[in-house]
Amino acid sequence: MVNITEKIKEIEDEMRRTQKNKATEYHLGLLKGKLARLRAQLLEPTGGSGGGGAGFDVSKSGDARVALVGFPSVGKSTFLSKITKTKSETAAYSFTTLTAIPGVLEYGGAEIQILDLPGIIEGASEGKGRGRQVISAAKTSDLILMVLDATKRAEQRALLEAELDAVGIRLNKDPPNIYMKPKKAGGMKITFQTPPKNLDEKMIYNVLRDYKILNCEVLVRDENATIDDFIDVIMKDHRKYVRCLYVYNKIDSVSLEFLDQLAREPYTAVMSCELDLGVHEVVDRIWKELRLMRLYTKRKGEDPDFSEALIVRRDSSIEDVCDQIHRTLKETFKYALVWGASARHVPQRVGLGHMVSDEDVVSIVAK
Ligand SMILES: Nc1nc2c(ncn2[C@@H]2O[C@H](COP(=O)(O)OP(=O)(O)OP(=O)(O)O)[C@@H](O)[C@H]2O)c(=O)[nH]1
Ligand SMILES: [K+]
Ligand SMILES: [Mg+2]
Repeated sequence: MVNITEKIKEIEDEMRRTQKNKATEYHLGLLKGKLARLRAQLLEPTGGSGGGGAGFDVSKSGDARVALVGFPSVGKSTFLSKITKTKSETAAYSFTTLTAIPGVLEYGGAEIQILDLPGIIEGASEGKGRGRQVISAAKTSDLILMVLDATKRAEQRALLEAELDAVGIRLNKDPPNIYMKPKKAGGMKITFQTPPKNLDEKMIYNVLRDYKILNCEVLVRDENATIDDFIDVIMKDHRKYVRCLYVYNKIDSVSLEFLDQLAREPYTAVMSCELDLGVHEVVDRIWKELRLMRLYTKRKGEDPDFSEALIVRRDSSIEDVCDQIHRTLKETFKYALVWGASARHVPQRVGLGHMVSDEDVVSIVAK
């Protein structure tokens, strides 16, 4: 049997050789579909070399998990050692870190697990180095912190993105707005809500047939959807949509002009661990990108407890807060008192529908 990695390479080569035009786009679409299937196979426990998709043996803890992903020696361990009490070994040579090292970032009563990981290299998605394990760990995180070296060539970012993309990790993206439901019979029913710009019925039909999905209903709701989006929908069990913050470290060694340019990239922050520049700002950004809120609860006649926060998702109501505290709390709920940014006056007496803000103090009054 030809090895999966070789098959992947063959398809990638064929795609590179094929000129993109109207006549070849159906063939290219098919190749993309085959590639997605092979890459998923490679990640299965029995597939390919390099030990399948298993991650490191570190259990999740705290309110959220952030994975530090990057090439060797960009300063991942230096950053972990700076923002948590954990000391992860740092050195000027590559692959200083050989396994996942967890640390805890305390942020206003919230506890965020930060996972320092071994550096990854090109070809990580195909099992080079500890690539596959690092990628598995990244898949389990709520936020990927892509650590980049400001002194290294600009392509590093795109190279890392391509490695993550190859294993189905989609960064700062929402799942495609395409509905697809396999059926037992009835053939393929493909509908477009608005005329598509990059797709047509035949393209979808070809890919579905190649996947042996002969009966199904498809509704494309996004006019900008591509065949890649459609393949992501077919492969949805192998896709992970994760938020990513790009952090350029070592800005002590680049010009101000270049620094300014880096800082303007989307989802990007800059820092120097060595000079302690921008590190606190990066921590604030981590908190923001996690889209969580800290609430402090208060018992009647007592001061609020600021040492321990109740963590809820952004856009939460008092009802969500109740559910977070105890699943039956809602049943005895009378009203809540709120102090903080969401309150029009303090304290404001509110019902279950009231939307809370980060760092609000909440007191639930039961019947
Ligand atoms: N100039 C400069 N050097 C830094 C900075 N942060 C870290 N370093 C240096 O970069 C080197 C690599 O740092 P590490 O923290 O070991 O990097 P890593 O990404 O964990 O590396 P691996 O575990 O090998 O993948 C060390 O020599 C650090 O002292 C910085 O802000 N500026
Ligand atoms: K290193
Ligand atoms: Mg390290």
